[in-house]
Amino acid sequence: MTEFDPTAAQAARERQDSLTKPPGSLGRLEDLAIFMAGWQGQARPRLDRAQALVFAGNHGVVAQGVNPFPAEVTALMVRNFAAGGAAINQLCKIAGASLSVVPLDLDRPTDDFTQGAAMSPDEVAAAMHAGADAVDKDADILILGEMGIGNSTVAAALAASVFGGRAEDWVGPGTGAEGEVLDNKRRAVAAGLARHEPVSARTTLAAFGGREQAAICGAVLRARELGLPVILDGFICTAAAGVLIRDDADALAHCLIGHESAEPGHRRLIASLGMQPVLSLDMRLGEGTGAAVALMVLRGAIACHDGMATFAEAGIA
Ligand SMILES: Cc1cc2ncn([C@H]3O[C@H](COP(=O)(O)O)[C@@H](O)[C@H]3O)c2cc1C
Ligand SMILES: O=C(O)c1cccnc1
Repeated sequence: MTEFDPTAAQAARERQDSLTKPPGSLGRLEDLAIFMAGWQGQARPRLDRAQALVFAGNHGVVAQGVNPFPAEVTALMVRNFAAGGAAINQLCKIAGASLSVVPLDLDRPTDDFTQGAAMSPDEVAAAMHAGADAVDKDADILILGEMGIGNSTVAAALAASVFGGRAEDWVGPGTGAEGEVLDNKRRAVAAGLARHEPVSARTTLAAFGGREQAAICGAVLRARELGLPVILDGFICTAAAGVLIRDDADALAHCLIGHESAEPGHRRLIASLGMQPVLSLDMRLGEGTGAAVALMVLRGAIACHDGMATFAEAGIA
């Protein structure tokens, strides 16, 4: 496991304080540059190679009537990603990230977690491996997103299981659930929580699913081994990665939360993790879109950190 390098971070802090601006005036852009320096182990961090990974999976819990859109949309959106027609395609293009989409057994949904375990231990391991193997070891930053109709229900169950609270604390509209569909969603999460009492990251993923959540965990763990900083997307992506907290309270130290989603559970989740999102734009899409917009902010932070003159260079006493 590669750890944060405090010497590189300190050197980056000193550089920030020497640049031609009042100390601290770039606010969290300064913190972002120092975060990157610490995780990359260099005072002048690079953002030459940005990788975006979108993992896709299908979910048996859709049988409980928890989502307004049909499950077929998962595969159709995977086609749309391949054709360049989704929001994440446009944002990756202008943020300078290469996008890979990893569909995970879309024609074999996980089992309905209200009736039993969503996945076997082998299925969890396979999906975690797929996530880890997709990570580009030469990347400077990794952006994570997901696609899976019904997975805002899965995310609510994962978050409730790991961080406590009732189903209704974590269930929200997702793609637009209201009325009966929203009631079904709350009932499904409550039933899942009553049925399963997992104690580790892997057993939590087995209990509730899904494959794209396990792949996100695998990618986050691989990134940590590589010392590669990660930008998580919204509620669903954060809930997936948050499962790792069950095994290690420090598991997300190399991760940023790209944005605070409009999905109401995300605020609670971010607070539970003691983290701060880069942005808050009322987005609620998933796919990695909030993380991709945050990458542009990160590029701004690194551009200033790298390109600004110091007071000495500018001849300002
Ligand atoms: C066309 C379309 C594109 C999407 N892109 C991301 N999601 C998002 O919505 C899904 C979760 O919401 P729920 O639990 O309500 O199904 C996930 O696939 C998430 O990535 C989409 C959803 C739709 C319909
Ligand atoms: O924040 C998210 O990840 C999210 C919210 C609603 C629907 N899909 C994704």
